[in-house]
Amino acid sequence: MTAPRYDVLAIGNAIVDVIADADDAFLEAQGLDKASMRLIDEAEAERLYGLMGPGREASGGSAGNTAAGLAAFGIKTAFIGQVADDQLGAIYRHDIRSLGVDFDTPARGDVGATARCLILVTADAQRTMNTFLGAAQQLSPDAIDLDAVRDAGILYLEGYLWDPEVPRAAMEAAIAAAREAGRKVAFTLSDTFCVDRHRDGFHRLLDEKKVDILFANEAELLAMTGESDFEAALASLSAKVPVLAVTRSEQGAVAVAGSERASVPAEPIERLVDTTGAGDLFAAGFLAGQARGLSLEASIRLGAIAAAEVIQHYGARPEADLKALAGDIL
Ligand SMILES: OC[C@H]1O[C@H](O)[C@H](O)[C@@H]1O
Repeated sequence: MTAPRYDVLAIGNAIVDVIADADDAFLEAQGLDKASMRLIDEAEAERLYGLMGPGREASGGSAGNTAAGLAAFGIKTAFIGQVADDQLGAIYRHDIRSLGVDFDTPARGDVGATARCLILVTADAQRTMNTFLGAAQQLSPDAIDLDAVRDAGILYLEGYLWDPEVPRAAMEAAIAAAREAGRKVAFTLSDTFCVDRHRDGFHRLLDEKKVDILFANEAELLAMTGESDFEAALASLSAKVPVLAVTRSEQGAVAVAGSERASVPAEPIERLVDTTGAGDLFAAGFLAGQARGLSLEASIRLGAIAAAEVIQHYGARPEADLKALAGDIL
């Protein structure tokens, strides 16, 4: 097989993040549960945006953050996601491309407004997310560049996009194309709410051997398996997928591939500023290792390094040189 054009091609919600400081009183006044994520409509997004303090904008979305992290590791990466033909859509395109990610999904004028996530960061580093999904949830099978999918070593998909029917069909088409081309498929469970809504569908993907690398955090792992014990859940889910990587916040991460197991403690950090994107950047590091054919141990270490970097500053995109942080691991 010839060397692929991309090491990783990611598909996900194309969301512009607007990140601002907030205090507990603001959250309380707005009736927001700290550290939660809620879906809002465009009118609520406009209202809340008007009340927030000064914010910074960046291309976000879970898989988009992972793509940005991969590019920061020097991995050839492309992203597919739907933006509208509006100002935020143009900002998204410029921002993600400036990070070295190929992003060629055409903007559309018939899908409402570009998605945005209003992220309120409190002094305890918690992020409270208010997400208007807009155009992102209109990603259709037509928008998937199947040649690019076939020409990517790993296809990476986010569970968040499994909710709406049309993007789900788009992802199924991408999986089929990747499989036909003999490429790997990686998938993140994204959120316990996603697992609760799509447990059967996610298990079907695993049973049909359509996923090679599965990402979960501890809560998602337990939700997927119905187990209450971490080890039992890990044994149960790892039996269904060639590589399983599980993040455990301050307890680090564990990865299992058949009879092989690797674990890593959380990287030491100087200060915790904003936990947005920690799981996304862990996936970036882990996939960087897998794309380069590194061991489970090296891949999980790269994941921990990238996650530790992103939680020490605002926003879900790496600011430090991840290649330098990886040193001779990569
Ligand atoms: O995983 C973090 C991401 O979730 C939300 O979708 C935001 O866009 C943020 O960048």
